[in-house]
Amino acid sequence: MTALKPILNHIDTIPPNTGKFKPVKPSVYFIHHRLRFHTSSPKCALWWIIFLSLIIMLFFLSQPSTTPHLHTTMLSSKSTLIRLSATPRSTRGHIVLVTGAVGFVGAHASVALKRRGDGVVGLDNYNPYYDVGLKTSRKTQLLDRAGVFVVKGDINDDVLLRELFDLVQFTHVLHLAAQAGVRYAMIDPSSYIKSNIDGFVNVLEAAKNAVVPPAIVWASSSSVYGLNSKVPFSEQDRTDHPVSLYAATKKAGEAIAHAYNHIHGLSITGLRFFTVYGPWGRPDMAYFFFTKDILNRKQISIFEGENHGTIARDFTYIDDVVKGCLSAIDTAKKSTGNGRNGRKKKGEAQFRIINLGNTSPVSVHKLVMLLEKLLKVKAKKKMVLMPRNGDVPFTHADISLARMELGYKPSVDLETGLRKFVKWYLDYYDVKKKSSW
Ligand SMILES: O=C(O)[C@H]1O[C@H](OP(=O)(O)OP(=O)(O)OC[C@H]2O[C@@H](n3ccc(=O)[nH]c3=O)[C@H](O)[C@@H]2O)[C@H](O)[C@@H](O)[C@H]1O
Repeated sequence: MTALKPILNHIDTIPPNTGKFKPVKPSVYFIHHRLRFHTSSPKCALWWIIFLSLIIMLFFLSQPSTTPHLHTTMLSSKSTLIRLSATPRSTRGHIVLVTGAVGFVGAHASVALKRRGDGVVGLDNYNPYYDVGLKTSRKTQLLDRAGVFVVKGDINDDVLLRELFDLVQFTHVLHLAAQAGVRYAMIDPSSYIKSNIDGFVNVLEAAKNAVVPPAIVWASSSSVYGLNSKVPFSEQDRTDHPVSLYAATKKAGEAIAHAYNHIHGLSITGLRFFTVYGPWGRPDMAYFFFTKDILNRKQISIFEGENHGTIARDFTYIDDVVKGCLSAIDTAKKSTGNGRNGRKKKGEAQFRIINLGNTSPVSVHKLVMLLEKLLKVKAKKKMVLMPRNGDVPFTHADISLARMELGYKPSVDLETGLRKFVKWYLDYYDVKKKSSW
Protein backbone atom coordinates (compact mmCIF):
# COMPACT_ATOMS: atom_id res chain seq x y z
CA MET A 1 0.00 0.00 0.00
CA THR A 2 2.83 2.40 0.84
CA ALA A 3 4.27 1.73 -2.61
CA LEU A 4 1.04 2.92 -4.18
CA LYS A 5 0.79 6.11 -2.11
CA PRO A 6 2.90 8.45 -4.28
CA ILE A 7 0.95 7.40 -7.36
CA LEU A 8 -2.40 7.87 -5.63
CA ASN A 9 -1.35 11.33 -4.50
CA HIS A 10 -1.01 12.36 -8.13
CA ILE A 11 -4.73 11.79 -8.68
CA ASP A 12 -5.33 15.20 -7.05
CA THR A 13 -3.29 16.80 -9.79
CA ILE A 14 -5.65 15.73 -12.60
CA PRO A 15 -7.04 18.94 -14.11
CA PRO A 16 -10.82 19.36 -14.33
CA ASN A 17 -12.39 18.91 -17.74
CA THR A 18 -12.62 22.51 -18.93
CA GLY A 19 -14.01 21.65 -22.32
CA LYS A 20 -10.70 22.34 -24.05
CA PHE A 21 -9.87 18.68 -23.85
CA LYS A 22 -11.66 15.82 -25.48
CA PRO A 23 -13.60 14.10 -22.66
CA VAL A 24 -11.77 11.01 -21.53
CA LYS A 25 -12.48 8.57 -18.73
CA PRO A 26 -10.52 9.66 -15.60
CA SER A 27 -8.51 6.43 -15.40
CA VAL A 28 -7.49 6.62 -19.06
CA TYR A 29 -6.74 10.28 -18.71
CA PHE A 30 -4.66 9.52 -15.65
CA ILE A 31 -2.52 7.02 -17.54
CA HIS A 32 -2.01 9.35 -20.50
CA HIS A 33 -1.33 12.26 -18.22
CA ARG A 34 1.24 10.38 -16.18
CA LEU A 35 2.97 8.98 -19.23
CA ARG A 36 3.15 12.33 -21.00
CA PHE A 37 4.54 14.35 -18.15
CA HIS A 38 6.47 12.04 -15.91
CA THR A 39 7.88 9.03 -17.73
CA SER A 40 11.11 10.93 -18.13
CA SER A 41 11.61 10.88 -14.35
CA PRO A 42 13.42 7.62 -13.38
CA LYS A 43 11.76 7.61 -9.91
CA CYS A 44 8.32 7.81 -11.40
CA ALA A 45 9.09 5.18 -14.02
CA LEU A 46 10.05 2.84 -11.19
CA TRP A 47 6.71 3.48 -9.43
CA TRP A 48 4.96 2.76 -12.71
CA ILE A 49 6.74 -0.55 -13.09
CA ILE A 50 5.76 -1.53 -9.54
CA PHE A 51 2.17 -0.44 -10.11
CA LEU A 52 1.81 -2.33 -13.39
CA SER A 53 3.45 -5.42 -11.91
CA LEU A 54 0.93 -5.39 -9.10
CA ILE A 55 -1.97 -5.12 -11.54
CA ILE A 56 -0.59 -7.99 -13.64
CA MET A 57 -0.05 -10.11 -10.53
CA LEU A 58 -3.60 -9.47 -9.28
CA PHE A 59 -4.99 -10.32 -12.71
CA PHE A 60 -3.25 -13.72 -12.80
CA LEU A 61 -4.13 -14.58 -9.21
CA SER A 62 -7.82 -13.97 -9.90
CA GLN A 63 -7.86 -16.38 -12.88
CA PRO A 64 -9.19 -19.95 -12.37
CA SER A 65 -6.44 -22.55 -12.61
CA THR A 66 -6.19 -23.99 -16.09
CA THR A 67 -2.50 -24.75 -16.05
CA PRO A 68 -1.63 -27.88 -14.09
CA HIS A 69 0.69 -27.41 -11.12
CA LEU A 70 0.43 -23.59 -11.15
CA HIS A 71 -1.10 -23.31 -7.69
CA THR A 72 -0.11 -26.58 -6.08
CA THR A 73 0.75 -25.68 -2.55
CA MET A 74 -0.81 -28.32 -0.29
CA LEU A 75 0.40 -31.18 -2.45
CA SER A 76 3.58 -29.80 -3.94
CA SER A 77 5.87 -31.61 -1.50
CA LYS A 78 4.18 -34.91 -2.39
CA SER A 79 3.60 -34.32 -6.08
CA THR A 80 6.32 -36.71 -7.23
CA LEU A 81 4.94 -39.56 -5.11
CA ILE A 82 1.39 -38.82 -6.20
CA ARG A 83 2.34 -38.81 -9.89
CA LEU A 84 4.30 -42.02 -9.47
CA SER A 85 1.35 -43.72 -7.78
CA ALA A 86 -0.97 -42.40 -10.51
CA THR A 87 1.11 -43.81 -13.34
CA PRO A 88 -0.39 -46.97 -14.84
CA ARG A 89 1.92 -49.82 -15.79
CA SER A 90 0.70 -49.75 -19.38
CA THR A 91 -0.67 -46.97 -21.55
CA ARG A 92 -4.04 -48.73 -21.56
CA GLY A 93 -4.29 -48.65 -17.76
CA HIS A 94 -6.77 -46.42 -15.98
CA ILE A 95 -5.81 -43.59 -13.65
CA VAL A 96 -8.12 -43.86 -10.66
CA LEU A 97 -8.68 -41.62 -7.67
CA VAL A 98 -10.03 -43.76 -4.83
CA THR A 99 -11.70 -41.75 -2.07
CA GLY A 100 -11.99 -43.50 1.28
CA ALA A 101 -8.84 -45.43 0.35
CA VAL A 102 -8.00 -46.57 3.87
CA GLY A 103 -11.59 -47.70 4.40
CA PHE A 104 -12.58 -51.35 4.14
CA VAL A 105 -13.70 -51.50 0.50
CA GLY A 106 -11.39 -48.62 -0.48
CA ALA A 107 -8.22 -50.39 0.64
CA HIS A 108 -9.10 -53.68 -1.06
CA ALA A 109 -10.20 -51.98 -4.28
CA SER A 110 -7.11 -49.73 -4.43
CA VAL A 111 -4.79 -52.71 -4.05
CA ALA A 112 -6.67 -54.71 -6.70
CA LEU A 113 -6.53 -51.81 -9.17
CA LYS A 114 -2.85 -51.21 -8.56
CA ARG A 115 -1.97 -54.91 -8.80
CA ARG A 116 -3.56 -55.27 -12.21
CA GLY A 117 -1.58 -52.26 -13.49
CA ASP A 118 -3.81 -49.22 -13.10
CA GLY A 119 -2.53 -45.94 -11.68
CA VAL A 120 -4.12 -45.30 -8.29
CA VAL A 121 -4.11 -42.37 -5.90
CA GLY A 122 -5.91 -42.72 -2.57
CA LEU A 123 -7.59 -39.97 -0.58
CA ASP A 124 -8.74 -40.39 2.99
CA ASN A 125 -9.28 -38.19 6.05
CA TYR A 126 -8.74 -41.07 8.54
CA ASN A 127 -11.85 -40.02 10.45
CA PRO A 128 -12.21 -41.54 13.92
CA TYR A 129 -15.68 -43.13 13.41
CA TYR A 130 -13.91 -46.39 14.17
CA ASP A 131 -10.38 -47.41 15.19
CA VAL A 132 -7.94 -45.21 13.26
CA GLY A 133 -5.23 -47.78 14.09
CA LEU A 134 -7.00 -50.27 11.83
CA LYS A 135 -7.11 -47.69 9.02
CA THR A 136 -3.40 -47.00 9.49
CA SER A 137 -2.68 -50.73 9.37
CA ARG A 138 -4.63 -51.05 6.11
CA LYS A 139 -2.39 -48.31 4.76
CA THR A 140 0.91 -49.77 5.92
CA GLN A 141 0.11 -53.44 5.37
CA LEU A 142 -1.98 -53.26 2.20
CA LEU A 143 -1.68 -49.94 0.38
CA ASP A 144 1.99 -49.11 0.96
CA ARG A 145 3.02 -52.60 -0.02
CA ALA A 146 1.05 -52.37 -3.25
CA GLY A 147 2.55 -48.95 -4.03
CA VAL A 148 -0.62 -46.90 -3.58
CA PHE A 149 0.02 -43.39 -2.30
CA VAL A 150 -2.70 -42.03 -0.02
CA VAL A 151 -3.24 -38.29 0.30
CA LYS A 152 -4.46 -37.47 3.79
CA GLY A 153 -7.30 -35.06 3.25
CA ASP A 154 -11.02 -34.49 3.26
CA ILE A 155 -13.40 -34.74 0.32
CA ASN A 156 -14.95 -31.52 1.65
CA ASP A 157 -11.70 -29.65 1.01
CA ASP A 158 -12.37 -28.20 -2.43
CA VAL A 159 -8.95 -26.53 -2.71
CA LEU A 160 -7.24 -29.86 -2.10
CA LEU A 161 -9.45 -31.62 -4.62
CA ARG A 162 -8.79 -28.95 -7.24
CA GLU A 163 -5.05 -29.31 -6.69
CA LEU A 164 -5.30 -33.07 -6.96
CA PHE A 165 -7.26 -32.89 -10.22
CA ASP A 166 -4.79 -30.28 -11.53
CA LEU A 167 -1.89 -32.54 -10.67
CA VAL A 168 -3.29 -35.77 -12.11
CA GLN A 169 -5.66 -36.27 -15.03
CA PHE A 170 -7.82 -39.03 -13.55
CA THR A 171 -9.75 -41.21 -15.95
CA HIS A 172 -11.98 -42.53 -13.15
CA VAL A 173 -12.99 -41.71 -9.59
CA LEU A 174 -13.95 -44.61 -7.36
CA HIS A 175 -15.80 -42.66 -4.69
CA LEU A 176 -16.08 -44.73 -1.53
CA ALA A 177 -15.50 -42.10 1.16
CA ALA A 178 -18.70 -41.89 3.21
CA GLN A 179 -20.16 -41.90 6.68
CA ALA A 180 -21.15 -45.54 6.95
CA GLY A 181 -23.30 -47.41 9.45
CA VAL A 182 -27.06 -47.45 9.73
CA ARG A 183 -27.48 -47.07 13.50
CA TYR A 184 -24.82 -44.38 14.13
CA ALA A 185 -27.04 -41.80 12.39
CA MET A 186 -29.01 -41.64 15.66
CA ILE A 187 -25.86 -40.38 17.37
CA ASP A 188 -24.27 -38.05 14.80
CA PRO A 189 -26.75 -37.22 12.05
CA SER A 190 -24.82 -34.26 10.66
CA SER A 191 -21.79 -36.43 9.85
CA TYR A 192 -23.96 -38.19 7.22
CA ILE A 193 -24.91 -34.91 5.58
CA LYS A 194 -21.32 -33.68 5.66
CA SER A 195 -19.79 -36.78 4.05
CA ASN A 196 -22.54 -38.36 1.99
CA ILE A 197 -24.10 -35.18 0.60
CA ASP A 198 -21.70 -32.20 0.91
CA GLY A 199 -18.62 -34.33 0.33
CA PHE A 200 -20.15 -36.16 -2.61
CA VAL A 201 -21.16 -32.88 -4.27
CA ASN A 202 -17.62 -31.62 -3.75
CA VAL A 203 -16.19 -34.67 -5.51
CA LEU A 204 -18.66 -34.26 -8.39
CA GLU A 205 -17.78 -30.56 -8.67
CA ALA A 206 -14.07 -31.33 -8.83
CA ALA A 207 -14.69 -34.04 -11.42
CA LYS A 208 -16.90 -31.89 -13.61
CA ASN A 209 -14.33 -29.03 -13.49
CA ALA A 210 -11.44 -31.29 -14.50
CA VAL A 211 -9.87 -30.58 -17.89
CA VAL A 212 -11.12 -34.00 -19.02
CA PRO A 213 -13.94 -35.01 -16.62
CA PRO A 214 -13.43 -38.57 -15.35
CA ALA A 215 -16.10 -41.26 -15.07
CA ILE A 216 -17.44 -41.74 -11.54
CA VAL A 217 -18.16 -45.06 -9.84
CA TRP A 218 -19.48 -44.65 -6.30
CA ALA A 219 -20.94 -46.59 -3.39
CA SER A 220 -24.66 -46.39 -2.81
CA SER A 221 -26.34 -48.88 -0.51
CA SER A 222 -28.87 -51.69 -0.23
CA SER A 223 -30.44 -49.64 2.55
CA VAL A 224 -32.21 -47.48 -0.08
CA TYR A 225 -34.73 -50.33 -0.49
CA GLY A 226 -36.01 -49.56 3.03
CA LEU A 227 -38.85 -51.79 4.12
CA ASN A 228 -39.67 -53.04 0.61
CA SER A 229 -41.25 -56.48 0.83
CA LYS A 230 -40.91 -57.62 -2.80
CA VAL A 231 -37.82 -59.79 -3.12
CA PRO A 232 -35.26 -59.92 -4.54
CA PHE A 233 -34.67 -56.17 -4.53
CA SER A 234 -34.43 -54.93 -8.09
CA GLU A 235 -33.04 -51.62 -9.33
CA GLN A 236 -36.48 -51.06 -10.88
CA ASP A 237 -38.18 -51.09 -7.47
CA ARG A 238 -39.25 -47.95 -5.60
CA THR A 239 -36.62 -46.59 -3.25
CA ASP A 240 -38.33 -43.48 -1.95
CA HIS A 241 -39.11 -44.68 1.57
CA PRO A 242 -35.75 -44.78 3.38
CA VAL A 243 -35.96 -45.77 7.05
CA SER A 244 -32.58 -44.46 8.19
CA LEU A 245 -30.78 -41.18 7.67
CA TYR A 246 -27.92 -43.20 6.20
CA ALA A 247 -30.29 -44.62 3.57
CA ALA A 248 -31.78 -41.18 2.98
CA THR A 249 -28.34 -39.69 2.26
CA LYS A 250 -27.47 -42.54 -0.11
CA LYS A 251 -30.79 -42.10 -1.92
CA ALA A 252 -30.12 -38.34 -2.07
CA GLY A 253 -26.70 -39.18 -3.50
CA GLU A 254 -28.35 -41.13 -6.31
CA ALA A 255 -30.59 -38.15 -7.12
CA ILE A 256 -27.64 -35.73 -6.99
CA ALA A 257 -25.64 -38.06 -9.24
CA HIS A 258 -28.48 -38.04 -11.75
CA ALA A 259 -28.54 -34.23 -11.82
CA TYR A 260 -24.78 -34.04 -12.40
CA ASN A 261 -25.04 -36.65 -15.09
CA HIS A 262 -27.82 -34.72 -16.80
CA ILE A 263 -26.36 -31.21 -16.53
CA HIS A 264 -22.63 -31.82 -16.65
CA GLY A 265 -22.40 -34.95 -18.75
CA LEU A 266 -20.61 -36.92 -16.03
CA SER A 267 -20.62 -40.66 -16.55
CA ILE A 268 -21.84 -42.04 -13.20
CA THR A 269 -22.34 -45.57 -11.88
CA GLY A 270 -23.84 -46.03 -8.41
CA LEU A 271 -23.26 -49.45 -6.88
CA ARG A 272 -25.70 -50.57 -4.19
CA PHE A 273 -23.55 -52.61 -1.81
CA PHE A 274 -25.22 -55.34 0.27
CA THR A 275 -23.66 -55.78 3.76
CA VAL A 276 -20.05 -56.23 2.63
CA TYR A 277 -17.85 -58.28 4.98
CA GLY A 278 -14.41 -59.87 5.09
CA PRO A 279 -10.80 -59.48 6.30
CA TRP A 280 -9.83 -55.91 7.24
CA GLY A 281 -13.54 -55.16 7.70
CA ARG A 282 -15.34 -52.50 9.70
CA PRO A 283 -15.47 -52.97 13.48
CA ASP A 284 -18.90 -51.29 13.67
CA MET A 285 -20.51 -54.12 11.69
CA ALA A 286 -22.29 -56.97 13.45
CA TYR A 287 -20.15 -59.89 12.15
CA PHE A 288 -17.04 -58.01 13.36
CA PHE A 289 -18.15 -57.01 16.85
CA PHE A 290 -19.96 -60.35 17.35
CA THR A 291 -16.57 -62.03 16.76
CA LYS A 292 -14.91 -59.75 19.29
CA ASP A 293 -17.67 -60.21 21.88
CA ILE A 294 -17.91 -63.97 21.40
CA LEU A 295 -14.15 -64.27 21.96
CA ASN A 296 -14.42 -62.08 25.06
CA ARG A 297 -17.33 -64.16 26.35
CA LYS A 298 -19.53 -61.08 26.22
CA GLN A 299 -23.24 -61.31 25.55
CA ILE A 300 -24.40 -60.42 22.04
CA SER A 301 -27.84 -59.15 21.04
CA ILE A 302 -29.41 -60.88 18.08
CA PHE A 303 -32.19 -58.84 16.59
CA GLU A 304 -35.47 -60.46 15.65
CA GLY A 305 -38.69 -59.17 14.13
CA GLU A 306 -42.23 -59.11 15.54
CA ASN A 307 -43.36 -62.60 16.62
CA HIS A 308 -39.73 -63.78 16.59
CA GLY A 309 -39.46 -63.07 12.86
CA THR A 310 -36.08 -63.78 11.30
CA ILE A 311 -33.74 -60.92 10.43
CA ALA A 312 -31.56 -61.66 7.40
CA ARG A 313 -28.92 -60.05 5.24
CA ASP A 314 -27.54 -60.67 1.78
CA PHE A 315 -23.97 -60.73 3.17
CA THR A 316 -21.52 -60.10 0.31
CA TYR A 317 -17.86 -61.03 0.46
CA ILE A 318 -15.32 -58.27 -0.11
CA ASP A 319 -13.56 -59.94 -3.08
CA ASP A 320 -16.84 -60.23 -4.97
CA VAL A 321 -17.61 -56.56 -4.32
CA VAL A 322 -14.12 -55.51 -5.43
CA LYS A 323 -14.55 -57.47 -8.66
CA GLY A 324 -17.84 -55.64 -9.19
CA CYS A 325 -16.15 -52.25 -8.60
CA LEU A 326 -13.34 -52.99 -11.04
CA SER A 327 -15.77 -54.19 -13.64
CA ALA A 328 -17.89 -51.05 -13.16
CA ILE A 329 -14.75 -49.00 -13.84
CA ASP A 330 -13.91 -51.06 -16.92
CA THR A 331 -17.39 -50.78 -18.39
CA ALA A 332 -17.87 -47.10 -17.51
CA LYS A 333 -18.18 -44.93 -20.59
CA LYS A 334 -16.38 -41.61 -20.80
CA SER A 335 -17.97 -38.46 -19.43
CA THR A 336 -19.33 -36.34 -22.23
CA GLY A 337 -18.97 -32.92 -20.56
CA ASN A 338 -21.40 -30.03 -20.38
CA GLY A 339 -20.40 -28.20 -23.54
CA ARG A 340 -19.20 -25.18 -21.56
CA ASN A 341 -15.74 -23.56 -21.36
CA GLY A 342 -15.29 -24.00 -25.08
CA ARG A 343 -15.58 -27.78 -24.73
CA LYS A 344 -17.72 -29.75 -27.07
CA LYS A 345 -20.56 -31.74 -25.51
CA LYS A 346 -20.48 -35.27 -26.85
CA GLY A 347 -24.05 -36.39 -26.16
CA GLU A 348 -25.73 -37.95 -23.15
CA ALA A 349 -23.45 -39.49 -20.54
CA GLN A 350 -23.89 -42.95 -19.08
CA PHE A 351 -25.92 -43.27 -15.86
CA ARG A 352 -26.22 -46.57 -14.02
CA ILE A 353 -27.40 -47.89 -10.67
CA ILE A 354 -26.48 -51.51 -10.02
CA ASN A 355 -26.95 -53.92 -7.08
CA LEU A 356 -23.82 -55.67 -5.83
CA GLY A 357 -25.12 -58.40 -3.53
CA ASN A 358 -24.69 -62.11 -3.03
CA THR A 359 -28.30 -62.96 -3.82
CA SER A 360 -28.51 -65.58 -1.05
CA PRO A 361 -29.65 -64.01 2.24
CA VAL A 362 -28.64 -65.60 5.54
CA SER A 363 -30.30 -65.02 8.92
CA VAL A 364 -28.35 -63.26 11.66
CA HIS A 365 -28.97 -66.36 13.73
CA LYS A 366 -27.12 -68.47 11.15
CA LEU A 367 -24.33 -65.88 11.01
CA VAL A 368 -23.80 -66.33 14.75
CA MET A 369 -23.88 -70.14 14.45
CA LEU A 370 -21.17 -69.98 11.78
CA LEU A 371 -19.03 -67.69 13.93
CA GLU A 372 -19.41 -70.05 16.91
CA LYS A 373 -18.28 -72.94 14.71
CA LEU A 374 -15.29 -71.08 13.27
CA LEU A 375 -14.20 -69.53 16.58
CA LYS A 376 -14.95 -72.73 18.50
CA VAL A 377 -16.56 -70.59 21.19
CA LYS A 378 -20.19 -70.72 22.29
CA ALA A 379 -21.83 -67.30 22.05
CA LYS A 380 -23.83 -65.81 24.91
CA LYS A 381 -26.91 -64.86 22.94
CA LYS A 382 -29.79 -62.61 23.82
CA MET A 383 -32.72 -62.27 21.45
CA VAL A 384 -33.82 -58.66 21.18
CA LEU A 385 -36.67 -57.07 19.24
CA MET A 386 -35.04 -55.14 16.38
CA PRO A 387 -34.93 -51.50 17.49
CA ARG A 388 -36.59 -48.91 15.27
CA ASN A 389 -33.36 -47.04 14.64
CA GLY A 390 -32.90 -47.53 10.93
CA ASP A 391 -32.42 -51.29 10.64
CA VAL A 392 -34.43 -53.22 8.06
CA PRO A 393 -35.63 -56.83 8.53
CA PHE A 394 -34.00 -58.31 5.43
CA THR A 395 -32.09 -57.58 2.24
CA HIS A 396 -31.86 -59.67 -0.90
CA ALA A 397 -30.26 -58.47 -4.11
CA ASP A 398 -31.47 -59.16 -7.60
CA ILE A 399 -28.13 -59.25 -9.42
CA SER A 400 -29.32 -59.83 -12.97
CA LEU A 401 -28.39 -56.29 -14.03
CA ALA A 402 -24.92 -56.65 -12.45
CA ARG A 403 -24.51 -59.92 -14.30
CA MET A 404 -25.49 -58.33 -17.59
CA GLU A 405 -23.63 -55.01 -17.22
CA LEU A 406 -20.57 -56.13 -15.30
CA GLY A 407 -20.33 -59.88 -15.81
CA TYR A 408 -20.67 -59.98 -12.02
CA LYS A 409 -20.81 -63.44 -10.49
CA PRO A 410 -20.40 -63.62 -6.70
CA SER A 411 -18.60 -66.79 -5.78
CA VAL A 412 -18.01 -66.73 -2.01
CA ASP A 413 -20.67 -68.12 0.34
CA LEU A 414 -20.98 -66.81 3.90
CA GLU A 415 -19.20 -69.72 5.59
CA THR A 416 -16.20 -69.52 3.25
CA GLY A 417 -16.01 -65.75 3.61
CA LEU A 418 -16.35 -65.82 7.39
CA ARG A 419 -13.58 -68.43 7.61
CA LYS A 420 -11.25 -66.02 5.84
CA PHE A 421 -12.40 -63.18 8.07
CA VAL A 422 -11.92 -65.18 11.28
CA LYS A 423 -8.44 -66.26 10.17
CA TRP A 424 -7.51 -62.64 9.54
CA TYR A 425 -9.12 -61.47 12.81
CA LEU A 426 -7.28 -63.99 14.98
CA ASP A 427 -4.03 -63.15 13.28
CA TYR A 428 -4.44 -59.37 13.28
CA TYR A 429 -5.49 -59.16 16.94
CA ASP A 430 -3.08 -61.94 17.87
CA VAL A 431 -5.83 -63.94 19.58
CA LYS A 432 -4.83 -67.20 21.23
CA LYS A 433 -7.46 -69.76 20.32
CA LYS A 434 -9.32 -71.08 23.37
CA SER A 435 -12.34 -73.32 23.01
CA SER A 436 -15.30 -72.90 25.35
CA TRP A 437 -17.84 -75.28 23.90
O1 LIG B 1 -25.92 -52.96 2.92
C1 LIG B 1 -25.68 -51.83 3.27
O2 LIG B 1 -25.78 -50.89 2.54
C2 LIG B 1 -25.31 -51.56 4.68
O3 LIG B 1 -24.72 -52.73 5.21
C3 LIG B 1 -24.36 -52.64 6.56
O4 LIG B 1 -25.52 -52.45 7.34
P1 LIG B 1 -26.23 -53.73 7.94
O5 LIG B 1 -26.68 -54.66 6.88
O6 LIG B 1 -27.26 -53.23 8.86
O7 LIG B 1 -25.01 -54.45 8.67
P2 LIG B 1 -24.69 -54.66 10.21
O8 LIG B 1 -24.77 -53.39 10.93
O9 LIG B 1 -23.43 -55.41 10.29
O10 LIG B 1 -25.87 -55.60 10.68
C4 LIG B 1 -26.00 -56.92 10.15
C5 LIG B 1 -27.20 -57.60 10.73
O11 LIG B 1 -26.97 -57.79 12.14
C6 LIG B 1 -28.10 -57.33 12.87
N1 LIG B 1 -27.62 -56.89 14.19
C7 LIG B 1 -26.86 -55.80 14.29
C8 LIG B 1 -26.39 -55.38 15.52
C9 LIG B 1 -26.74 -56.10 16.67
O12 LIG B 1 -26.35 -55.80 17.79
N2 LIG B 1 -27.49 -57.21 16.50
C10 LIG B 1 -27.95 -57.62 15.30
O13 LIG B 1 -28.65 -58.64 15.22
C11 LIG B 1 -28.70 -56.25 12.01
O14 LIG B 1 -30.06 -56.08 12.30
C12 LIG B 1 -28.46 -56.79 10.63
O15 LIG B 1 -29.50 -57.64 10.27
C13 LIG B 1 -23.40 -51.50 6.78
O16 LIG B 1 -23.12 -51.38 8.16
C14 LIG B 1 -23.92 -50.22 6.23
O17 LIG B 1 -22.91 -49.24 6.33
C15 LIG B 1 -24.38 -50.38 4.81
O18 LIG B 1 -23.27 -50.49 3.97
